[in-house]
Amino acid sequence: MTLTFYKYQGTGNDFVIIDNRQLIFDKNDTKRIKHLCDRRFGIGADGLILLENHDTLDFKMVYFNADGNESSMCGNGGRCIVAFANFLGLIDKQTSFMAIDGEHQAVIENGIVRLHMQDVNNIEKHENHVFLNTGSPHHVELNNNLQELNIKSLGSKIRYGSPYFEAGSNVNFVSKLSNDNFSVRTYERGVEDETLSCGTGVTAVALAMHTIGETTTNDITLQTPGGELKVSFKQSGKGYTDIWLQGPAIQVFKGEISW
Ligand SMILES: N[C@@H](CCC[C@H](N)C(=O)O)C(=O)O
Repeated sequence: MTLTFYKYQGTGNDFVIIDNRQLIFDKNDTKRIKHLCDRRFGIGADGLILLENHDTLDFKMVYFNADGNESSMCGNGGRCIVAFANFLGLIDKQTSFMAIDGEHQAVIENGIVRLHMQDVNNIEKHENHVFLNTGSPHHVELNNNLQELNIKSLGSKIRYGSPYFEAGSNVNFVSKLSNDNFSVRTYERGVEDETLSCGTGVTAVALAMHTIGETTTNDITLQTPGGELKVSFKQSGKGYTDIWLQGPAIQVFKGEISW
């Protein structure tokens, strides 16, 4: 059997994307998903995404981490699947689609995708970090020595440590460049390593920096090792609404897998 796949990247966060509207792909085959994401024995990616039909919206996104397990929301993956839906001719410039955390709106123009994220109401401020869920759980901590950090080692200690343990959290290290510009490196749960960028991660960083007073603006630029993303939002009481994540989403190649 052969299966056509597409490879996409959004600021270096890369994904295998499969058109599963005919339900040809076995979602329970964790071993196969892990194998396809393997950078030496498979195609190589931070995650795998299925595009499926939805009853009332344009399509449904099903996201798996590179470890083969279905996971919570992926912001960069969400932007990439919008570019894929546009490539397939399923959508024009605007779309509404379903993901694991609910309905998302998005706009695509000249390869740039703006993705509407869910409202965030619960932000935990701790002594040295902030914890919040932007569709996926994120631990955010400031560090002025970003370039020197061993993200895999430090991130893994936090991800598996108290209070996260096995369920885990993604971990973001942040350095302030100016009031509206921050540099971010992220350790991703389910990849269990640093990725070049994380969409829900930079969203969490923008909201966390606003919450702790490190920025006064609601339109923030985030520098990741894979490129630049923008996050805008409105403050509403102790939470945030009208949250948008913006950046490039690019098709890298198309291929066929046989098994
Ligand atoms: N790369 C993602 C986040 C994907 C989910 C994450 N690894 C988790 O399991 O929480 C993004 O761009 O948001």
